[in-house]
Amino acid sequence: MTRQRELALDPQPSMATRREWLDDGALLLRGHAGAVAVDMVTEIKRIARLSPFRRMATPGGGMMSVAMTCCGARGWCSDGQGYRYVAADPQTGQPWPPMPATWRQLAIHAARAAGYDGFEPDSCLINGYRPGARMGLHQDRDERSDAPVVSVSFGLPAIFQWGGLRRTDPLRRIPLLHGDVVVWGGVSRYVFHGIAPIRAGTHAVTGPCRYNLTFRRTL
Ligand SMILES: O=C(O)CCC(=O)C(=O)O
Ligand SMILES: [Fe+2]
Repeated sequence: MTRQRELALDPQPSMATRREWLDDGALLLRGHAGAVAVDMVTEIKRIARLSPFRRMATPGGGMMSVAMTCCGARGWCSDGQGYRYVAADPQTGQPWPPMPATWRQLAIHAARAAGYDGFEPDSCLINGYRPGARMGLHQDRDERSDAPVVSVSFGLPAIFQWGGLRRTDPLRRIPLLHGDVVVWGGVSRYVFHGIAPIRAGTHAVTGPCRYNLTFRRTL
C-alpha cells in the first residue's frame, strides 16, 4: 500500500507514525514532525532573529559546541554560575520569544501519544548543531517538574546515545533523523543521554545544520 493510500485510510494520519519504545516511558515517533518541518525551521530562523543562537559557557569554564536559543516563558542558560532557567534572554535583556502555538500543540500531542496527558510545556530549548558539534552524556534535571521532555529533530542526522539511570550504564546508539520526535518521562525521565559528534553534510531543509527542539515543563 502506498503511503498516500495509508494516509487516506487513516482518520488520524499523524497517529500513523511508526512508534518505537526505547524503554518504559520513552517513545520514538519516527517522522512525526516531517510534514511541518519546513514551517518549523522557518520559525526557528525568525526566533533566532529575536534571540540569536549563541554558544554558552559551561560552569567548568569550557564552551559548549552546540549553539542555543530558547522560546517560551522561560529559557535554559549556562554560564560560570551553573545551569538554570530564566525569564529573560541574558544576551538581549528581553523576554524569550513566545512559543509558537503550533509547536506547543505538536509537543502536547506527542506527549499524549507516549501516555502523558496534560503536558503543558513552558519552555523550548533550541539547539543548533554544526558538523562536529556534540552533546556529552547528561541527565535533564534543571526543571523543577518531572513532566516529560519532548524532543524534535530537523536536518542532519544524529546518533542519540541512550543509556540508563546510571552514567556507567551501557549506551544504545539510536539514529535520529529529520522529523523524528522522542518523548521521555516517567521511569525514563532521568535517563542519561547525549549526542555523538554530528557528521559533515548538508540537508535540503536546514543546510549544514541539525536543529533539536526540546519542550519542557520547568516549573
Ligand atoms: O539534541 C538532542 O537530540 C538532545 C538534546 C538534549 O539532550 C538537551 O538539550 O538536553
Ligand atoms: Fe538532554
